[in-house]
Amino acid sequence: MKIAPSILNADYANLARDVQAVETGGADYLHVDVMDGQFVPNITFGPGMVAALRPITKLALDCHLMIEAPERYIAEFAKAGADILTLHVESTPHIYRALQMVKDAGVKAGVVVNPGTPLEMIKNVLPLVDQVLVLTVNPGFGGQKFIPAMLSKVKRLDQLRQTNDYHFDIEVDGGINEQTIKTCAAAGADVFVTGSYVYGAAAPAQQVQKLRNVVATHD
Ligand SMILES: O=C(CO)[C@H](O)[C@H](O)COP(=O)(O)O
Ligand SMILES: [Fe+2]
Repeated sequence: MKIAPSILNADYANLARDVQAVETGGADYLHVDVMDGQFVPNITFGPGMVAALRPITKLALDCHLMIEAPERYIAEFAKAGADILTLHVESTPHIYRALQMVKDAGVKAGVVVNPGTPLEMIKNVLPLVDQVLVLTVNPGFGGQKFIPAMLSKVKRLDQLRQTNDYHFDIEVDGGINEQTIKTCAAAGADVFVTGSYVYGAAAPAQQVQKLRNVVATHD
């Protein structure tokens, strides 16, 4: 299992401190939510943020691109030091080409589906990807409530990778806390993004440890 704290709800004026906290707590990835105000109604940050984070953390930078036509920025994010680039299937008519561009740039490629998008939409790219992100809230904002109906997508993806020659991790993102992480782990998820649960608390490092313990002790 991997824990991926999202900096979306961190204190931007003390970002280095907040990144250090989750690294100390044993996080595996740092999740970077890139939003353009078009694909989603919110605006966050771009490749400049990835470049700024790169020298201050050893954590893999897991970039969730919520932007229209993400192929325009793949080279820039790769150059900035992204380790994983996860693209929305809804954000481009050329998802196969875009994912190939990510791989050609030497970066791990992920594909993500909105809650309203069926898995059928990503069926043809499953052999290509290193990660499938099942969004468990509507994209755009932290602190929303987990949508339980998304668990069936996680289960189906887990079945598909067991019966085919697929090598992707299943990542869940949105509303992950001590309760919802258990149901996601039981459904087959491997990577858990967590924003407000970690950064909404006084001690982010302990929150990361708590989530890891919950999954480790859950049968
Ligand atoms: O992609 C996202 C929103 O679009 C965020 O990664 C996600 O919502 C994390 O925040 P929280 O754990 O507070 O739900
Ligand atoms: Fe995200």
